[in-house]
Amino acid sequence: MTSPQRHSKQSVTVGDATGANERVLVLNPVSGDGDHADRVRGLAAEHDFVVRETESEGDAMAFAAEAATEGATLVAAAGGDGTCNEVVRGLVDAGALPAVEFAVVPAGTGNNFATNLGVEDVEHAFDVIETGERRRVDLGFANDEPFLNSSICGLTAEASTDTDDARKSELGVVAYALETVRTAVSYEGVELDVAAFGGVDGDRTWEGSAVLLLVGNGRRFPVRGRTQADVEDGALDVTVVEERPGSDLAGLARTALLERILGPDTDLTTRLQAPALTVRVVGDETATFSLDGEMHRASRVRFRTEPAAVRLPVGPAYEPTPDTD
Ligand SMILES: Nc1ncnc2c1ncn2[C@@H]1O[C@H](COP(=O)(O)OP(=O)(O)OP(=O)(O)O)[C@@H](O)[C@H]1O
Repeated sequence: MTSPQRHSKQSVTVGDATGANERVLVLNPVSGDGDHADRVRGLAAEHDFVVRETESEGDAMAFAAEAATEGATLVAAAGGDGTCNEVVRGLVDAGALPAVEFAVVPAGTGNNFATNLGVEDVEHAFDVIETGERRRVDLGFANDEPFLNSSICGLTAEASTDTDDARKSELGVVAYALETVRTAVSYEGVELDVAAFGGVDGDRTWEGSAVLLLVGNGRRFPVRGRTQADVEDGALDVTVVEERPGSDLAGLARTALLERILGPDTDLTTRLQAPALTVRVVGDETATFSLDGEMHRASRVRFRTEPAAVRLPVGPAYEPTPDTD
């Protein structure tokens, strides 16, 4: 799997930078619609965070690793899912996850992971940091690259790749939906071999042409009205939506979108739950796999979950056992 380039840049430091810097906040000032930066700086200062601001890809990862190495006990990510992913990646690289707490300040376009943790907005995030319950949640890995929320291969990954940045900040999540419909017209599916190991139903395999493969850690397709998965069960939720041979692609895409929104199982949908799986793209081809929304190309991905790897504060809407509702 090819990773984003890693490089370090000068940061802007705000607040009291003397002493141990126990609380460090990594701020992506341009994520989402970019109007959060001043609010986050102000709240971070009130809550005793040293702020490090990213300038480009890789900064959040480097800042998080540095903060952990220098003795931080709490590292927060203010940005979208991509920024959260980079911060956690930095903590993994520094071997710091067992000791360092991670927190999410939602300031992105989709904020999927924050939503799944019950964190509503920037202000709420700081309340949650001060008073929220602490949980230990699972972390997903794809070829040893971590992901908090999900990895997607197929239709929506291709659509996200194609979603233009300007359009994304103008329209937010609507841009993804529009792009998905547009991509769907020409999308031909991807031939996959999937093998899941150690699940409750034993080892299982699936092979065929997939419109969509979703490997969820924090997130799954809505089943009973919520997208939050059980993030403490040590298992990945896998959904494969099969291409129906010979059928109209635009119709298939609509089916996939509807399933994504409504969550009904059809004969085209296979669900698996397992702590580990391998996904091979048939015929030595590569495909796009998103990791928390960031794109990678790979021909074979080994997925696994590391149970209880991340300690973080959660909001009241977080559900430790969503499957028993
Ligand atoms: N100062 C900066 N200027 C431009 N891009 C930046 C800067 N800092 C970080 N980035 C880029 O921002 C991206 C991460 O954005 P992030 O995913 O957090 O927000 P988003 O895409 O708006 O929201 P979401 O992921 O929730 O849809 C990374 O690709 C990173 O390289």
